[in-house]
Amino acid sequence: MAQLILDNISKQFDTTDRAAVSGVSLTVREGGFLALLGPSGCGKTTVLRMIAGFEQPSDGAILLGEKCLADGRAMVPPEHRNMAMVFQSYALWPHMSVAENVGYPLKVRGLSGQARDAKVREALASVRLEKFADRRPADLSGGQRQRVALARCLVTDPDVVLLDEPLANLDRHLRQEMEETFREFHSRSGATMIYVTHDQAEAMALATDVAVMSEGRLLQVATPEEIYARPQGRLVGELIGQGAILSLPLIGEGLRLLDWPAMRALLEDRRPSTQIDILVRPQDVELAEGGVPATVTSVLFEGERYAVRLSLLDGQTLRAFAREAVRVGEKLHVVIRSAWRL
Ligand SMILES: Nc1ncnc2c1ncn2[C@@H]1O[C@H](COP(=O)(O)OP(=O)(O)OP(=O)(O)O)[C@@H](O)[C@H]1O
Repeated sequence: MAQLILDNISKQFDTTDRAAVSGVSLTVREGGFLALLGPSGCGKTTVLRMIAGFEQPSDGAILLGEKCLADGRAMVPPEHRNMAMVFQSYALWPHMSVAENVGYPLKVRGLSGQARDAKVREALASVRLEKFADRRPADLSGGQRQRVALARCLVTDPDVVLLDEPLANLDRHLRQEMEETFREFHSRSGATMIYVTHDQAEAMALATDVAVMSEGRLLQVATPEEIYARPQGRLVGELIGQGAILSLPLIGEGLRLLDWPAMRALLEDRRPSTQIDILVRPQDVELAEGGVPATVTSVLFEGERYAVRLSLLDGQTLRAFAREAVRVGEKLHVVIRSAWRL
């Protein structure tokens, strides 16, 4: 195994004006788990398909260690890359049993008999499906089908596992359970994994690194903790966490992490000036005396708390959590304990 390197790759389809992917460079460390995160149409799947070998980059190169998998001139076909891909749709063969589905890639590679059976059993055990070996996919739940798809990719010992929104078809409860399965799968297999999703919570929960894309470009790559604490720019700020973004006057090139005295000074500064974007997360907004005035514009009961939307005097929106119920139209005060300049 080796690190997977995307060196300035771009993809321009003949049928569109704008490139689907523009100059993406990143290195996925060996055994790493990278989430490729971004809104619909930002080019995530195209990047994944270029790594798998289903699309050729128009420009740039893809390397696995020293080996060049593709560049603008040549490419190694998908079947010679030792990679496996798991799709949202599972892509299982309905007429085959679970064990036959899982064993199929081995059959294609000419492995048979006990050696094949042993590998299939091991792969099924790793996703806790030993007892389901003789069932057909139609007789399994969505989560179990996705586990079969995982076992089928594990069986060939791939260097790289590519996952394209594999949990998109599952309900919330099952998604959480499957996240656990993916984490286990990653630590057992030791494979490098690349996981495409538009769900930031899923990306954060699973990956060792998160790469955020927008309109074909890579905006930031960092660990989940780093990207949450220090998002770079408005687009990443909007995607990560449930924060509100305030436009406030620029006062010097100072700190990026702002406390309440700094925020208060910005909120009360009425001088015309260049505006900067400041990310404020709901958990950092306190409904408290001594803050700046705000009006409640919506309240949503979430069980353990109320999610509140507030309007500041200048009309900008904030989000907050409240333990006690508040009313729409109520006037109160807010203190912003911490904020991040994007
Ligand atoms: N084969 C193709 N031919 C032409 N354009 C394409 C092709 N595949 C993708 N595109 C375009 O490239 C852009 C990126 O698409 P891509 O599927 O990579 O985005 P995505 O981020 O994975 O989106 P989603 O989350 O909706 O799957 C889109 O504008 C899409 O319409």
